Formats: sequence, C-alpha cells, structure tokens
Amino acid sequence: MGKIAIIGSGNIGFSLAKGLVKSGLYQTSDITLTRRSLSSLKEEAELGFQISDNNAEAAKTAEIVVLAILPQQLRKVMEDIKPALNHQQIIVSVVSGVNCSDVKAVLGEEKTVIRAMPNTAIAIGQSMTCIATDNAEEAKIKQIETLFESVGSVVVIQEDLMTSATALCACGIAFFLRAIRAASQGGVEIGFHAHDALKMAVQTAKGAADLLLQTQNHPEGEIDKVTSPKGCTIAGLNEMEHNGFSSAFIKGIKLSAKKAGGLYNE
Ligand SMILES: NC(=O)C1=CN([C@@H]2O[C@H](COP(=O)(O)OP(=O)(O)OC[C@H]3O[C@@H](n4cnc5c(N)ncnc54)[C@H](OP(=O)(O)O)[C@@H]3O)[C@@H](O)[C@H]2O)C=CC1
Ligand SMILES: O=C(O)[C@@H]1CCC=N1
Repeated sequence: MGKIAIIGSGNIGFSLAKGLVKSGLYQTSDITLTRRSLSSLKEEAELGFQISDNNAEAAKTAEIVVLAILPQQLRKVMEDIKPALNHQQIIVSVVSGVNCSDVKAVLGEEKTVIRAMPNTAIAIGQSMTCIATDNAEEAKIKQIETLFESVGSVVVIQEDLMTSATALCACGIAFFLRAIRAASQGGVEIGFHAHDALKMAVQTAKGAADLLLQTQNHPEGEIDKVTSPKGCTIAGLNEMEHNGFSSAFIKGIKLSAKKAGGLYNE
C-alpha cells in the first residue's frame, strides 16, 4: 500500500489511523497525521505514526489524502494543500455535508474525490462506513472500498444519501451508546452498582447486535422470541413505546440528517 496522509488527527482521523494499523493494511510509518501544532501530536508520534504540522508537505507524497477536519476548517486546508497535489492521488473526504463537487471546486475538477462516512468504531475495525463519489474511476472506488472494509463494513451509496449515512451510521453510534447508558442507568435504579449495570447493558447490546449480524433475522422476529405472554419484557417494551421510544430515535436521526446537510455552509 502507498502512503496515506490524514489531514486532521482528531476523533475520526486518529481513529481511522489506529484502525488501519490494527487491520494490518498499513504500518504506522505509512501514515502521516497532521494537526496545526506538533505539540498536539505527541500520542500519535509515540505510537509510531509520521506527524506533521504542514498539510501540503504531508499530502505531497501520499497516494491517498484523507480530509478529516471540521467542515468549517475545510476550505482553508484545501487551499493550503492544492499546490502539493497531483492527478493520481485519491482525495478521501470524511467531512460531513461537503459534496465531491464542493471539494473539486477548490482542488480542481480533475481530482479524484471519494467521500467516506465512517464512525469511531473504526478504531477497533468495527465501523459502518458509507462511501460515495461523483465520478471516480471504478478501480479507485474499489481501492477505497477495500481500505474501509479492513476497518469494518462498507456500503457504496449514491452521494445524495451521504447526509443520511452521516446521521444513521456516523452519528448513529452515539445514539446507540446513549441507549446503552440509559439501560445502565435503569440497571442502577433496580439495584446494580454502576459498573455492573454498564457491563450488563453493554454485553446485552452486543448480544442483540451479534444476533442480527449472525442470523440476519429481523429485530422484531428476535423480539418476539423474548416477549413471553403477559411477561415482563412486553410490559417494559410497551411502556417505552408509550413514552415515545421508537419515535424519539427516528426523530433524532431525522434531525441529525437535516443538520448534517448544512454543516459546510453554516
Ligand atoms: N467524529 C466522528 O465520529 C466523525 C466525524 N466526521 C467528520 O470528520 C471531521 C472531523 O471530525 P472530528 O474528528 O470529530 O473533529 P475533531 O475536531 O476531533 O478533529 C479535527 C482535527 O483537525 C485538526 N485540524 C484543525 N484544523 C487543522 C488544520 N488547518 N490543519 C491540520 N489539522 C487541523 C484538529 O486539530 P488542531 O485543532 O489541534 O489543529 C483536530 O485534531 C468532521 O468534518 C466531521 O464531520 C465524520 C464521521 C464521523
Ligand atoms: O457530529 C458531527 O458533526 C460529526 C459527523 C458525524 C459524527 N460526528
């Protein structure tokens, strides 16, 4: 694999770097991580990654340049790196709400731009990543698909669904983490110490997810196996639905998608 430069070693950029090394696809020495100050890159350096506070220098020799800065930081970064780029490179943008056309409007229409929308589980190889492009050639799409398949599952989608992918998958991991936290809070209220309640809630959530991944069954089919007649499960489930459980989740995802669509122009 060629060199990869991740511009913006933050929550997702550093998670991606760690995931790529954990997968064995890249060595730490293959990856350059940037931030505005080298003093902010101590952990990255200690792990053996190349570090830089010069985005253009980092991008110049990279086969793949990942843009992992905030939407509001993107334009200046793109203006900084443009002179260092060549036509063979693949620009991967994980920046929410920014289209391939927005990137090419700054970097040049001839550039290969592919969007990726991972989540932070990428650090442990368990990301749900959606990728999309406007006109990248098939071989380069496959190359980026393979890269993200090394750190989780990948779905290639139309670009007009990327804000939806942001909400469901990138933001979505926070929604499920909050649900686990809520379950653990319920566990404390019914008698468990916080540590035990969290351990139980986490493993229960993992079991639910693994059930669906391994059986490919529908969630409601699996729920029907739990809800004994006149039992305690259906009592709890219906109480949650009376209080808007599913509706709250759906409304949150819809608002998140709406917000994701406007981040670049805020
Ligand atoms: N967090 C997530 O789960 C996901 C985030 N995304 C997207 O990824 C992008 C980054 O999000 P997130 O990682 O959460 O944000 P962070 O703020 O954690 O990361 C952004 C990083 O970029 C660095 N940075 C800012 N300006 C520059 C610059 N000019 N040159 C080099 N580095 C710079 C910051 O470091 P410093 O300020 O020290 O320079 C920081 O480390 C966003 O566009 C977001 O929409 C997409 C999917 C998931
Ligand atoms: O919250 C955000 O805007 C970013 C995009 C998806 C996850 N984090």
